[in-house]
Order: sequence, then structure tokens, then C-alpha cells
Amino acid sequence: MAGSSSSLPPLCEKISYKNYFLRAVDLTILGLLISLLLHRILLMKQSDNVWVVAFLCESFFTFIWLLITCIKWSPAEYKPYADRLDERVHDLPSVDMFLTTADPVREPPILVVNTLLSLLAVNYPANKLACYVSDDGCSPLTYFSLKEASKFAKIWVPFCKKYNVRVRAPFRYFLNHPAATESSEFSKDWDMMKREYEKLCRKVEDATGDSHWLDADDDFEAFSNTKPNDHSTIVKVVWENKGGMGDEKEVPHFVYISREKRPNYFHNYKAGAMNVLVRVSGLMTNAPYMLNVDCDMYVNEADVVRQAMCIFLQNSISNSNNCAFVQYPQDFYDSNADELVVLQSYIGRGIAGIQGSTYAGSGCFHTRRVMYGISLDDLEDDGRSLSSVATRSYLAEENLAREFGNSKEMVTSVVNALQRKPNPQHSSLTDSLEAAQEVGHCHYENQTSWGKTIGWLYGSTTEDVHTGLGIHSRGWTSSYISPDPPAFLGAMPPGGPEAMVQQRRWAAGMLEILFNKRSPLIGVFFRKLRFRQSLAYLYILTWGLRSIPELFYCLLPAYCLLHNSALFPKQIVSRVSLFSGKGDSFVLAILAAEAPFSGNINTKIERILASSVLFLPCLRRCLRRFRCPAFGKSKPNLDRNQNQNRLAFVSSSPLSGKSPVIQRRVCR
Ligand SMILES: O=c1ccn([C@@H]2O[C@H](COP(=O)(O)OP(=O)(O)O[C@H]3O[C@H](CO)[C@@H](O)[C@H](O)[C@H]3O)[C@@H](O)[C@H]2O)c(=O)[nH]1
Ligand SMILES: [Mn+2]
Repeated sequence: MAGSSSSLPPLCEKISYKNYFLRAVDLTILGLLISLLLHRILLMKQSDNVWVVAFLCESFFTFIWLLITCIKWSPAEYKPYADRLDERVHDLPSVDMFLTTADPVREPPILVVNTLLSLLAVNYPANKLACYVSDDGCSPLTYFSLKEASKFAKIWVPFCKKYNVRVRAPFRYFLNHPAATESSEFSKDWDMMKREYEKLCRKVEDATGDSHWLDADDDFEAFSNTKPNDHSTIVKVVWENKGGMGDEKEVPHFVYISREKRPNYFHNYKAGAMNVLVRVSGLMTNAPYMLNVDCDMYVNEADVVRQAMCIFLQNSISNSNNCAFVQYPQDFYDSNADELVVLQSYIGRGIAGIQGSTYAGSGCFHTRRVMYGISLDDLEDDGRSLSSVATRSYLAEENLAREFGNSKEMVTSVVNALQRKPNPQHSSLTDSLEAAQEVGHCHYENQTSWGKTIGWLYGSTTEDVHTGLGIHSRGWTSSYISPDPPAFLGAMPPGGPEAMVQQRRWAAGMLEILFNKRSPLIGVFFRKLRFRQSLAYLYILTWGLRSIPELFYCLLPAYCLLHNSALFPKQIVSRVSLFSGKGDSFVLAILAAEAPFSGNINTKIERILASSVLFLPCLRRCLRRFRCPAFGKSKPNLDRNQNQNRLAFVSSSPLSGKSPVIQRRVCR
């Protein structure tokens, strides 16, 4: 596949973001935090409960900061050179693209349609691509919309390829009008495409209100008498690319799947859906690489598959096939997810510089063999073929059936995938329909290794982190690419109950992993998880736990005001107050202490504020020593009598009818 000449420029480069200044800042903050802890320990005897609670919270925050410092020590990411791919690789590998949807109300079909179109139109040979949509909602409306979308794709894909459109999700593309400088042919085509897209939207909208089309078309018979949680497997080959039209005009295969669902049967959420996708695609196209996207995350960069292939193929050229998956960061177009985006750029790159980025559930390319459970040790030194021991243990007929289930076709496809051979050419995808129905059965996985060691792992609602951890624990690495503009853009609940439910699900899912047998604490000793990588996972998995000390810490200032006690070493409060002068010292001190611990840890302003406020007392003392006029002797006595300056809550009695006021009082 890949040309082996090493004189040609590489397909990708690892960029290291080591920054000594940031390291120094991180260590300084860590030092300050530790000194705060020491101070608390030294004065523990004279202090009250507030002091103890603050000490416990700060100990936790210091531990988290220690993890962060460790994670961010050597950030890195990969830069792919997609334009070099054609020169170096003559036969690009196939890629199966998976899209999951679960609920036509929460995930409107027009959104799924757009994600599908953006996938079908990526800049990659259409005969090397296949798109599989899993619909856990078993919705005829979703199926209808996707079918209509596949008709529209026949004009949309050639249009995108002809004019080299970058954003290939129509709802985003048509937000901008073509530039006046564009040719009249383009403008004509653009108008036509826009009209056709509007027609598609209308059809989907009309179908939402009125379901007469359900009875009119035999194709929808499979959906009659079904409920989202009670129906047999439905697999439909919506579009099969038979070739012969030239790449510009071809549309990749497109298959719709709704796995069997029964009440009282646990379906393992998205992980269960992903495993059905792996099996059905294994039977039909069996591509060595698999892309997985959420239904609300469209492709924002047409070259996305080529970029990911640069990483895998460069690995293969340099005989170091240890990269199990390539993860793109999650970016959002609709809501204020700055915190997540900022976290990814610091923590994400940091982890990427250790054993490799964590798997984030969407925008990720996996290698099929790795998802079939093999470890890095199972490969020969060339990184391609299975070692003889692994061949014996994996490819024994009885083992295969026990691990992968009783479908003969499935076992054959697994053997091919493990040996990196393509499936024998079928005359048509529809030949595999019967076997596909079988592997979509809800009892198919009983007594097999699906979800335990094979495929997407069960046992946590954050199956992404769990699956990624399983892969890293087997010794594999992963890569992180973060192109500009972002490769994928998604939607996120803007806030309110939906966001809270999502965050609770994430927090619970990650705690499930922390305490299960794949815990990173065990992985570092008994598996192939690197030490710093296990700390990175520890940081991620304790995300939910952090809310407890954060909540207590937020309540402490109010408690202190009410009980006339001090939360911080008085020196800091008084010195900061000297700088601020007007009584905001308390707020500043809280900010100073809170900012480094909060989720927004990496936003630059907070970091600068945090470090500068903590540094200010020292800086001021130095400047005063050198008699710098800017910090003259405005309030020298306060500095000497540190204990005198105290914050107190002075209120008139609530009964007197006057509202309480917060004042600064010098206690003598
Ligand atoms: O039973 C289910 C539940 C969900 N999904 C699909 O899974 C995806 C993610 O689900 P969503 O409810 O949108 O979860 P989010 O919290 O928004 O997603 C993030 O967190 C999930 C759990 O960690 C990951 O699976 C996702 O990839 C990641 O983007 C969506 O496409 C759903 O349609 C299913 O197919 N079946
Ligand atoms: Mn989502």
C-alpha cells in the first residue's frame, strides 16, 4: 500500500510543545499550594473546623494540580501532511464510517442527515468508504430522512468534489453566500444545490408531521408494529456503490442498522450499538480502519480521512505500528463549551505527549484489529503480522467462535481482519444481509467476549474513556491531531437540566471505571499502562469527585463571614488588601486560590490572575525593600501589624430593619 522510500518527506510529524516557562509557572503554583498546606498544618492546633475543611479541600486541589503538572509536562500532537499522501501511497486503505443516533426527538433527523452527508462527501476515494448508521430509536422517520439524504447525496457529493468545498454539511455550508468573484457556473450550481437542499429539508419536515408515507412504501414494512425498545434487527442497504462512474461522481456505500431491542434486556447504550456496527461492517466491507462520530458532529474539514491515514500509514512506513487510534478534539459550533475546548488544548495535548490521547467517543479513527482485542505484544517486530503465538491463540477455530460468537461469516471476517486481508469480493452487500441480521440479535453476544475484551467495552456509561483505557492498557499508543479549522464540529446542550444530566452521566461513568478491574491504578502495575498515562487517567476519572471539595470550598467564604473566622493565612489577605486598597482583598484572595483549582484552570486570564495575586505580596515586599516609588509607604503600619487587619461581618441586627453590610474592620 504505502511506498517504502524513506527519502520522501514524511506523511506526518510529531510536534512537541515543551515550554520551560509554563513548566516553571506550574511548579511555582505547585510550590505555593504546598506552602499553603504547610502553613495550615503549622497552625492547625490553634484553628477551628474551617481550617480543617479548607486544609482537606486544598490537599485535594494540590493533588489535582500535581497531576495536571505531570500531565502537561511534555505536550505534543501530530501534524499530518495530507497533500503528500497521493505521492507516497498508491492504494489507500478502506475506512468504515459509523454514525450513531438514538432518539429522533432529541436528535432531529435533519441533523443526522447533515452529519451523514458530510461523511459521504469526504475527500477520499468513494469506493474505499462505507457509511453505517446505527439507529437505536428504530425510527421510520430517521430511516425515511436518511433515504432521502442518500438521493440528495448523488448531487451533493459531486458538487462538493467538483468545487472542492471544505464544509460538506449543507446546513452549515449554505449559511454563507458565494463570493461575488465566483464563476457564473458555480453560482448556478450553488443556487440549484441550495434549492435541492431546501426541498430535502421540507420533505423531512413534512414527514415529521404526517406519516402517510409509512403505509405507501413497502420498504417501511420492517418498522410496522415496532417500538424503540421492542423490535427485531433491521438492516437495510440504502445505497451500494457499484463503481463505474468515476470517483468524482460516486457515493460511498450506505447501510442503515437498527439492532434488535427487547424490553427487560440490557442493551449497553452506545457501546452495544457500536459493537453491532463493528460486526455488520465486518461482514460487509471489513475495512481495516473505522471512523466513529456522534450524530450531531459533522465533518468540518473534507480532508479528515486523509489526515488520519497520514498518521497510520507513516507508522506503517516506519515499521512502528503501535498507534491504535487517531483522535481529533471535540469542538462545538453551537454552545459555550469553551471550558472543554480549552481543557482539550492543554490536558488533551499533554496526554497526547505521554502514551497518547484518550478516546473521546466521537471524531476518532480506530484500527479494526486492535478493537478485536489484540495487544501490541501480539505483533511481530515488523509491526504488521501476528506473532506465531498470537496466531495460535487467536486464530484457533474454537477460540474464535467462543470469543466472537457463533456466526461462521463473522469468524471468517475476523480472521481476515486479523491477518489484514480484505473480505473475498461479494457480488453485492445484500448477500450479507442474513448474516448481518444474525449478528444484530440481542442474544448474539451472550457468552462471548464482546464488550469484555473485544470491541467497545461495557460496564461504564462513558464507554469511550473505558474503551480507550483498555486499549492503552494493552500497550498501544494513540495520536492526537488538532487541525485548524477543526475537523469535526458538534452540538452540546447549552446548559440547564440537559447539561446537568449529561455531566452526571459522565461523572458516574468515570467513577465506574475508577473502581472497576480496568482501573488505571491497577493498569500501571499489572498491564502495559505507562505511569504518567495512569496519572492522566486518574485525573480524568476523578473529575466527578472534584465537585465535592469544590462545593465545600465555595461555601467556606460565606461561612467564614458569618462566623467571623479567617479562611486564609492572614498575611495573604492583608497584603493583597494593601494592593487592592478598597476592600476587595477577600474576593481577590478567593479568586487567587480558587482559580488554579477550578475547571477553568487553563484559561489564561484566570491563570495570570491567580499567579499574579499570589505573587503580589512577595513582589510588593521586594519593591518596597528597594524603595520603589510606585509602591511607596502608603500604609506601612498595616503591613507590620498583620494580625490587625481582619475581615469581619458587621451587621446591624436584622431586627433593626437595616440591611446587613460587609465592612472591613480593624480589630484591636
Ligand atoms: O443507547 C444509546 C445512547 C446513545 N447513542 C448515541 O451515542 C452518541 C452519544 O450520545 P449522547 O447522548 O449524545 O452523549 P454525549 O454525552 O453528548 O456524548 C459524549 O459522551 C458519550 C459518553 O461518554 C460518548 O459516547 C460520546 O461519543 C461523547 O460525544 C449519540 O450519537 C447517540 O445517538 C446510541 O447510539 N445509543
Ligand atoms: Mn451528544
